[in-house]
Amino acid sequence: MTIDFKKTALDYHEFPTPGKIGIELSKPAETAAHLSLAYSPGVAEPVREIARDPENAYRFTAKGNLVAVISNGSAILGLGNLGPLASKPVMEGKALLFKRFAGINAVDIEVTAESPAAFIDTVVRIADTFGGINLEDIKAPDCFEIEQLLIEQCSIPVFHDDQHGTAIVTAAGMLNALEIQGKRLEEARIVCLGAGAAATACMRLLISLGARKDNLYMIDSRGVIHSGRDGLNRYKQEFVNDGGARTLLEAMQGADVFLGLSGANLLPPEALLAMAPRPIVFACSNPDPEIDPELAKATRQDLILATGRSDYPNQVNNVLGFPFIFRGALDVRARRVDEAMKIAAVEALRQLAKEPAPAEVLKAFAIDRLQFGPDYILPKPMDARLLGAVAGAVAKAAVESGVARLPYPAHYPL
Ligand SMILES: NC(=O)C1=CN([C@@H]2O[C@H](COP(=O)(O)OP(=O)(O)OC[C@H]3O[C@@H](n4cnc5c(N)ncnc54)[C@H](OP(=O)(O)O)[C@@H]3O)[C@@H](O)[C@H]2O)C=CC1
Ligand SMILES: CC(=O)C(=O)O
Ligand SMILES: [Mg+2]
Repeated sequence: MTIDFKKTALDYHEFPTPGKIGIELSKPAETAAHLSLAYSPGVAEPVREIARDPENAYRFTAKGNLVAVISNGSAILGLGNLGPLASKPVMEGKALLFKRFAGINAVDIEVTAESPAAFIDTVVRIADTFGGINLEDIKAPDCFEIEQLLIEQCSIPVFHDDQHGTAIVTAAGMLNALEIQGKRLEEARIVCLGAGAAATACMRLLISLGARKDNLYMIDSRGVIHSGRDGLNRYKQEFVNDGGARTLLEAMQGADVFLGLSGANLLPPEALLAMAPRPIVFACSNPDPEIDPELAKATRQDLILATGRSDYPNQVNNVLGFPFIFRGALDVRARRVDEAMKIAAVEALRQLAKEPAPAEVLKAFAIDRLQFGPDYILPKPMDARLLGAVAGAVAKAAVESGVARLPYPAHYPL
């Protein structure tokens, strides 16, 4: 990162007002009459209505369009376990994206908790305030139990974005990239560097879409996950591969796909050279990918390359998922985000990439054309069609699978 960019990024966060989000009033509050409605005595009326029937909270408060972005800061992007407070810029950033792309009010909550149980207890106690909970940057394996127990104990959708948001966007991009490279998921040899929250969910979703488990090599900080290893937790045991490879370089021999969800600069060019013809490389670690994009492109000209960043083609990042998935889930008041909703989001993202990008996207990137191909496998986040396509598909799937508590919205497609 250049000194200039560092200063620009810090200035963006500091000026003119520290931070990236604020609160706006949605009702007039200018006169004594307004105050007597907004506060005492008028506020007593909705209080009584909600006490009588908690569903009325959706009618008389901001709950239905309010998401909590909650983290303990244990896996902030690829920067590591830097604690709750240091995660605040990322969580504010997620709140910004919720509002910018899907009109959802979101607040960040950074929890200092000594254990997963304490974290869960904290979240359960505040959950009813919100229409949904987006868990963020919580390290594996804690994240799996935390999410599962929160889903069971909360009556609103709880969604660990690094798992499912990432998996949905990765699957959509991967299926499109495979199509462009003339390969099939069912036959692809896939190497996943990283075996944490994002990697586990991505591999699970790719398997459910047709990837073969014996074609899949999962690698953590100790190498390929195989049955001879000690101390594998039950989540890693799911991905044991005894095909013989023990190192990244061995696993990459003839690989069709590399998916990086680990850390910066962990993929050497020689591993890229070992891959099959027309490989797919998703180096998704943030902020710095597993391989420098310029180096990857210089090493192999026949590859499709994606990163998690906005400043290169093919951004594979959960920003393409969570705003629109929550929009659809909130609008049908879904109890949870189920598998059918996730698959619907994958398909919607895939299809949108195959349609020509609209003028405002071309303008935002200062380019003439964006067409389905090696440098355009997924829509761009500022593509306004995402809201209609993804939220609509998610809402429809929720209604069809029975997790929706409201019918498909009359005002859809957005
Ligand atoms: N583009 C996107 O949309 C997203 C990208 N990500 C990126 O994925 C990465 C992981 O995030 P997340 O899953 O939430 O974090 P976790 O902490 O849950 O997982 C991190 C994983 O990376 C592995 N790892 C760390 N160092 C190495 C190494 N030297 N070699 C191999 N594996 C290594 C860890 O291994 P071990 O298990 O041995 O500790 C662990 O399995 C981050 O860089 C993050 O930015 C995450 C979500 C979305
Ligand atoms: C994008 C994201 O959520 C991450 O890198 O953690
Ligand atoms: Mg994250």
